Amino acid sequence: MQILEKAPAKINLSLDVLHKRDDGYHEVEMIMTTVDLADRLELNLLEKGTIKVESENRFVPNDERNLAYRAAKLMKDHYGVSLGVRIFIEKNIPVAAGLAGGSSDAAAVLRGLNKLWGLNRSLDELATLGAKIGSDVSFCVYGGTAHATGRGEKVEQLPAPPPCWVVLAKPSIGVSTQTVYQSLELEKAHHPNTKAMIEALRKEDFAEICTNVGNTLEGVTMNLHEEVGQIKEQMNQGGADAVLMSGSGPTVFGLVEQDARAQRIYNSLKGFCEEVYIVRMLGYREIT
Ligand SMILES: C[C@@](CO)(OP(=O)(O)O)[C@H](O)COP(=O)(O)OP(=O)(O)OC[C@H]1O[C@@H](n2ccc(N)nc2=O)[C@H](O)[C@@H]1O
Ligand SMILES: Nc1ncnc2c1ncn2[C@@H]1O[C@H](COP(=O)(O)OP(=O)(O)O)[C@@H](O)[C@H]1O
Repeated sequence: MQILEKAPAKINLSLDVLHKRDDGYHEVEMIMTTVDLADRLELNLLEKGTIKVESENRFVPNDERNLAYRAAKLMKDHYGVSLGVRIFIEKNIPVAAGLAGGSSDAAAVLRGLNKLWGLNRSLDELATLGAKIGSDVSFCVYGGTAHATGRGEKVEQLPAPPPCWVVLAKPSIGVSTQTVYQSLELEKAHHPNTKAMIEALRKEDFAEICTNVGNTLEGVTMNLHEEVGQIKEQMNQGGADAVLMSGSGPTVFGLVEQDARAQRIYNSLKGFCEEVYIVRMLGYREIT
């Protein structure tokens, strides 16, 4: 028996860091939405209890360090399952990019094994379980557009943003989320207006969404890697309606309403950056 799951990337339309918690994590408030750039996972049933993970991407570990492996192990232990699984990941989302590729793979494994192993658990239960793997996994279980709080694991659905192009550009550096959070100096940081972003989404007001994009972590990563600022500048010069770094970076996204302009920005970045994509927002939950 085989199950296929799609694991879309996310962008953070806004990301506010409120304070550092006693457990070492930061309390955050984020507006996240999925985009049409996705890994594809193939899950094959193994009668013996083994878990195997394969991917052809040299930056992705093929062992128990893979977040997809960790998701399968967690499901197996938590529900006492004796069956196993062989997971193949077709990796299309850039790695360590601020696009939650690993978290989305883990979430796809939770959803896929729920079917493959006949567990019949609710998405809410899978999302709660997923938080044990990483802060972004709960959001990735549902996809769509959401307001995420706590360390990111408390997820409330929001209306989808109005359709537009999303140009993604990742400079050829990987960024460690932990290093970025550790380097943040909260007293000097910029804080986006999350309330205004939620209001803009409710009103389906594209211009207001663009005005209110913001990310507390952007300044930190930009100080560590000047390429982030350079890409931002290029997207702004190309006339993107909004430009922001996603998550802890280093991927920068541009929201663009006009087709021709989006294509022009994409073409201009192609010469400058190895990994550039032009995608649509998914916005609504594909998973129910
Ligand atoms: C920054 C964000 C924004 O969406 O995404 P990415 O850039 O990773 O895509 C997330 O907060 C990342 O979530 P995720 O990648 O799941 O992080 P985790 O594995 O839970 O944590 C990695 C490390 O980041 C720090 N961390 C993470 C989340 C949080 N709210 N506070 C933190 O301080 C901790 O040091 C932790 O050890
Ligand atoms: N399935 C996976 N896909 C991508 N990266 C993974 C995966 N499993 C483990 N990793 C590790 O997790 C780290 C962060 O990956 P990723 O989720 O792509 O980035 P981000 O947290 O910035 O969105 C990478 O350094 C990678 O080695």
